[in-house]
Amino acid sequence: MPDANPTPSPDPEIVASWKQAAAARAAGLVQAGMAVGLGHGSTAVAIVPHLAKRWRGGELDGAIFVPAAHFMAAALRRHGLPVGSLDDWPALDLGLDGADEIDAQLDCIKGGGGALLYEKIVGQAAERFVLVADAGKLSPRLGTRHAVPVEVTPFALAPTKDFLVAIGGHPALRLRPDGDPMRTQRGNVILDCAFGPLADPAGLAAVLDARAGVAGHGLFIGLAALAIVAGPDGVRELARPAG
Ligand SMILES: O=C(CO)[C@H](O)[C@H](O)COP(=O)(O)O
Repeated sequence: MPDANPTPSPDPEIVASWKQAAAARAAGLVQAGMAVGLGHGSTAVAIVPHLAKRWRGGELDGAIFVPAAHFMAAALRRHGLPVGSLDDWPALDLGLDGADEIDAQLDCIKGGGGALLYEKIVGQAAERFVLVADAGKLSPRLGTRHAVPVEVTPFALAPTKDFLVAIGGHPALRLRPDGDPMRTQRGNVILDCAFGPLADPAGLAAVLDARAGVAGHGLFIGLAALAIVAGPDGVRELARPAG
């Protein structure tokens, strides 16, 4: 459930400038010869022009970029960057992606753009997975501001809805602007399931992982090693706490 007294959001232009600043810093993590996974969303896509500039300058020779979403693939191609697949690069050196909500452990909720399953596959394939975000994404507790997206095989939609209600969630089918259900790249549907602030995100992730019909969910637990976060204090690099 949303906060009773949410902090007012900063001006969208300011948030956009934070995303740009975080994206520019993230592009600096890429080195020549690396295989790099890239997720989805405005922040992840904002990394691409910075990569392209470095590529044109000869700093990234031999690098290859593996997108988690068609939209990212199109952005990479538009900027003349080489696009690969997990078939050919199953072990990535680095993964860069945005997030919807990030806690102090760098666990996060993702999937606002609907690419959660492929984003998690790319993130897990990366030796080092790095979140790139504006400071508005930081949260004392996951679930405070965002529902957990749950990707569901259409055959299982009705029983999965009942299951999510039974475990304390409030699922809502994600719709396209024309009112039809939004479909993921796998042809699945998404239930945005509000749970309120989560006492045990890892426990909830395990419950969702165990449920047949759930093709994926937006809780990314124990994956990120670093978060690059830009806000009023500039760009900060937050390492995952030990333990
Ligand atoms: O998980 C995602 C897409 O599925 C995005 O990373 C997340 O929604 C953040 O988006 P943005 O960078 O546009 O704020």
